[in-house]
Amino acid sequence: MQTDTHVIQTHLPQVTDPRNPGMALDLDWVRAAQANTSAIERRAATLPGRRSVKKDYQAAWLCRAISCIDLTTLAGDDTAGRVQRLCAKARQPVRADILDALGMQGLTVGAVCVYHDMIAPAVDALAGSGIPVAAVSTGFPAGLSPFNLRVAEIEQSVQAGADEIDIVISRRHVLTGNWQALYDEMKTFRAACGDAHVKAILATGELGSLRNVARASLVCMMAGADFIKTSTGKESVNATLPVSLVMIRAIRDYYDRTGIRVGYKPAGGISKAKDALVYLSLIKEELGNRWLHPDLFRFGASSLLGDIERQLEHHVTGAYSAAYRHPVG
Ligand SMILES: O=C[C@H](O)COP(=O)(O)O
Repeated sequence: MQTDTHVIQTHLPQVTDPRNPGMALDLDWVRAAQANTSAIERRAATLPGRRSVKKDYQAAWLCRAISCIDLTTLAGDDTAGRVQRLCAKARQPVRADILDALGMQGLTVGAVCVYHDMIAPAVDALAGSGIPVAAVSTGFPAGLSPFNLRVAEIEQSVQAGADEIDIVISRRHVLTGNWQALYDEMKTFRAACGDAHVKAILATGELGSLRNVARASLVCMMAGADFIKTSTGKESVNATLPVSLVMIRAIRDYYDRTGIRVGYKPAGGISKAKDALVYLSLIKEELGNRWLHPDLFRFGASSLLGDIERQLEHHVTGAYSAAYRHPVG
């Protein structure tokens, strides 16, 4: 009897991914998830020196990075004017003469990311461009407002025209190992998004361990997240390479188990072109070229574009070569 009770209390029930409700998943997978911290850190340390992104084709890779940026403003003093300027930059992220020289006319960023109140000016300013508007909802960045208000915020953001919703998870569900609660929360957020894409922000800098990052990644994917995203940009530690490795491998494992491709969005503190290239290398090596497109990869960044533009200008005014046009897959 004692044993039965123990089994009932420790067994986590079966759940389903809303994208394939006929396929049973099991929250016990989450318990089994591991992350070997020292191996992950050793591997992450080798990444900046690797050469998967060939130097000769760097301009092409930098253009690919631009197409994957969620160009972001998330500040308390945001105004419609600031958002309009950001959207103009989203439409034409790099000076026209540089794009002409690179043969990259028509290049845009992946999306513009704003707070709920800035959705309307963003939708207006991006009309006809095909660039999606992403909104941070659910009491961003802490995610500690009442649950019904967080759900209502998603619904209002979708109604206001957001194409993508970046939700923040309740960190306490991860820190207390309450995977069922995290699954239920994420599934409710997923449903509230309707046709809008949903990115689950894990706030990895507040999850305590890489193992928790792996587990939270899995639960959010099981509950239907289209993307998993590292950070709000407001934690004291935001996107890092070790965390990225863990999340990317969780995405790969989930794809291997279910056939469902989930996207990845590192966010917060990525501001240098060379760092963007390291992230693209990591994706290429761990997930393959299919993930190097804006439907499966985004940078959440407010200042990365400026540095990439400077690097591209340097390429064009320096030793420009037709090799820069090489396709990146
Ligand atoms: O999701 C995006 C982040 O809030 C942007 O962070 P950042 O300002 O450090 O680039």
